[in-house]
Amino acid sequence: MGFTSELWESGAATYERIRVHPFVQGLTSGDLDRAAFRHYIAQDSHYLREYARALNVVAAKAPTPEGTALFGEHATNANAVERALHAGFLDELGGVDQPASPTTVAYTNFLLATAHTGSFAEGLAAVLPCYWIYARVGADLVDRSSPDPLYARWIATYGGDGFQKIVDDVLTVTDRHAEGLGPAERAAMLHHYATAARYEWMFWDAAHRRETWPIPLA
Ligand SMILES: Cc1ncc(CO)c(N)n1
Ligand SMILES: Cc1ncsc1CCO
Repeated sequence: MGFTSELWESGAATYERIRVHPFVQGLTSGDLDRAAFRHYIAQDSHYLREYARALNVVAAKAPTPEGTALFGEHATNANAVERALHAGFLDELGGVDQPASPTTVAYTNFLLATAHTGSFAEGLAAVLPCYWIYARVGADLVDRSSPDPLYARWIATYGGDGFQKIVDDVLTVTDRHAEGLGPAERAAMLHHYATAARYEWMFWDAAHRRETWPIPLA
């Protein structure tokens, strides 16, 4: 691997914090409070809707038709996952209609702003932790799975070969694209990657705390 190993390194300490987070550990032990998981799924529904938009912006800026097609397909997938997976989980958990939390708003705004104002490379670095960290979390948990069938289903979604293949395609595109980039653009990518990785930790943590706005809307 090329530049993607440097990207992973820029988020490696954060990944270690994600791996041991009580929310993630609770998925595989089965001890995670269902109310925290419901909060997470409801927030992830907001997240994936905006993530799909960010992916379409990355698709629009891709320098090759293959890149445009790849990220366009992934945007469509993210919307499909939002509908299918989440409708399924929320049916079982009891539907929840909660507004996007401060952390969800911050993370999705970061993705959209970086995709819109930055280069293709910058947008790519910002959306990458979402793919890569989830595939790693899935792979880390898949052998132990979970005694809770709902959590086992979540783990299987991200720990399977299907999701890993998607991530591998994106890593290949990233390594190829980075070959032609100078140090300033690479530094920006490392920074965006590390920022999004920290938001990934914050997203788990916000669900664990069941974060809401400190001031309700009037
Ligand atoms: C917050 C978040 N990050 C990554 C993924 C992976 O798709 C997801 N569903 N939600
Ligand atoms: C990263 C990601 N997460 C859910 S869907 C998707 C895009 C690729 O299917």
